[in-house]
Amino acid sequence: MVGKATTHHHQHLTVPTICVSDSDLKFTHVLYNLSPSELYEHAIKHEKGSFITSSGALATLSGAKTGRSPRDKRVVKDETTADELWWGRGSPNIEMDEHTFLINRERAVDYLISLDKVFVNDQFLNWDPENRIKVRIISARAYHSLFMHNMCIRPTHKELEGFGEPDFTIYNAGQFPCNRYTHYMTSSTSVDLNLKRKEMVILGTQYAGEMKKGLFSVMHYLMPQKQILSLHSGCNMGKDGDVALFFGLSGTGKTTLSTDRNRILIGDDEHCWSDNGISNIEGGCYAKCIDLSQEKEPDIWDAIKFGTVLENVVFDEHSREVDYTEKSVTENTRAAYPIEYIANAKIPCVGPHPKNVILLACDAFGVLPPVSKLSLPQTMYHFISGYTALVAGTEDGIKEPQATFSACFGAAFITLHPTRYAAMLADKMRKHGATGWLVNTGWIGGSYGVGERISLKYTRKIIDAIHSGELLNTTYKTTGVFGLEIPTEVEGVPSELLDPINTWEDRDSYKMTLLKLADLFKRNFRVFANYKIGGASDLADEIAAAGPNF
Ligand SMILES: Nc1ncnc2c1ncn2[C@@H]1O[C@H](COP(=O)(O)OP(=O)(O)O)[C@@H](O)[C@H]1O
Ligand SMILES: C=C(OP(=O)(O)O)C(=O)O
Ligand SMILES: [Ca+2]
Ligand SMILES: [Mn+2]
Repeated sequence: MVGKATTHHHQHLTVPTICVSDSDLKFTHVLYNLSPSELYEHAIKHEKGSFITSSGALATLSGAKTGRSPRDKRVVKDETTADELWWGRGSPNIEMDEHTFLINRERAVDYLISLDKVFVNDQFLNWDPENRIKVRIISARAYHSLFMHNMCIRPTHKELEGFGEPDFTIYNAGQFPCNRYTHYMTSSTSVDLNLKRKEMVILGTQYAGEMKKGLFSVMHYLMPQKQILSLHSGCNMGKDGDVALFFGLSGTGKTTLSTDRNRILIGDDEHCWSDNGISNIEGGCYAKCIDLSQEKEPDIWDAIKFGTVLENVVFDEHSREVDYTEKSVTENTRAAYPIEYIANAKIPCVGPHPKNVILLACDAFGVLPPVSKLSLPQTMYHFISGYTALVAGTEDGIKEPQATFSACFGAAFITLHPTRYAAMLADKMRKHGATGWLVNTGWIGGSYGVGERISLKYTRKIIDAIHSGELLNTTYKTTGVFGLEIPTEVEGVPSELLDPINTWEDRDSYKMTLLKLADLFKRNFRVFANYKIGGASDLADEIAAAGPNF
């Protein structure tokens, strides 16, 4: 039922009929693929806390939730997913049954239908035309519609005419709580995925990142079925076509380091590596903007303009100038913008096979070297370990950096067992001769609270040296315990910083802290020990041996 083209002079698109529910309730008024200007008007008229800032970007508030709620995520366990997905200890996939999914879906649909208007976005995921996914987002807020307008791939009019039925649909009723007495619920928030029905339901959280990451989980399920490796990574390309991947958990530097004045941006967060090469899954970037400055991150600064969504920022009530140092709402302030807002973005966002695979660890212990060159087994070991410190705000309840192990540097979003992605990564790195690197974008000179976070300018110099090939022709020394190959010099970086033992006041406490971290790695890796990564079992043994020795 529903949806005729509204008769307004400016609406050219024919609104598709959208059947959402067996109930005989109907969407009264569908606002279909509105433009940023139209969405601004709806937000400012009807959504508290929505303002136009001095840059022209739209400031919005996401309410009580200003980060993802991983404990409230549920995935329907049924005959389609029971054997295929990663369940149990360490897995982000907390099960629910189909019936409970339908209860929450009905609640979301009834809420949406009770409104006098809903926003509908029909868009794409994955710039690789052979493996594109059609998504439909039904939401109650202009903020959510503009966010996904920016973050998913925007169809042309022609593509929209032939859009047809979506491959996946999100019902975002985030302002409305789930019923916490419903089976499987742990709070008034529930973010539910049903891979068989190809639907997602959001209740009790208005944080827009839930939609982006929910679709990412879907891609982590769909792409491996086509032998395509989905990756939680940033990606850019040099003038000679050398592609680099930047893996990292939230807040470790994917967006910051992949946005580079001297390189072409392919994407900042979610990619696919297929036999055709690399492709960005998304149509936009989602940058942390805490302490953002024009001097430190000029390209991200310039991307904050009309059409960009700013989440939970604080601004002057008269000048509407944003104060990016303000974290009174949250430390996880965000800017979501179309990728073409970055001057040297590559459109379409596709590129050749990666040459460098950079693993970003934000080490709160301050004992990992700023840069290490990894063997293939070491790359796999660290990729499966996914060690980093969750930085404040990215997830509910994180107030200060917390050492964490997040498989594939994005465990919260992966759907299959981590070793499935690791096996594919090993194959592709071997096949295309890619080099693995471990870069610590966290603390040096002591742990969090004693040392300080390594300066972004040094990290950028290290990344430049990886891109230029300088680090392939330099001398290395091997560190104790983790056995990491560290370069003795990197242009533009004080050499003493390259080996953490030099930057700690007290060598004994460095050694003790290093052993403490090594022990955490060892314990964490136990759950993966008996998995044979891919066919070659010798690799599996080498990976197990690539961890710390102590
Ligand atoms: N040495 C460093 N390397 C990378 N980022 C750093 C560094 N020091 C501070 N930062 C800050 O850390 C944050 C990284 O955020 P972002 O790149 O958006 O992470 P991600 O995209 O991985 O979620 C940015 O605010 C950046 O300015
Ligand atoms: C929004 C997210 O992306 P990022 O990796 O940029 O934090 C997230 O991971 O929650
Ligand atoms: Ca990011
Ligand atoms: Mn991310």
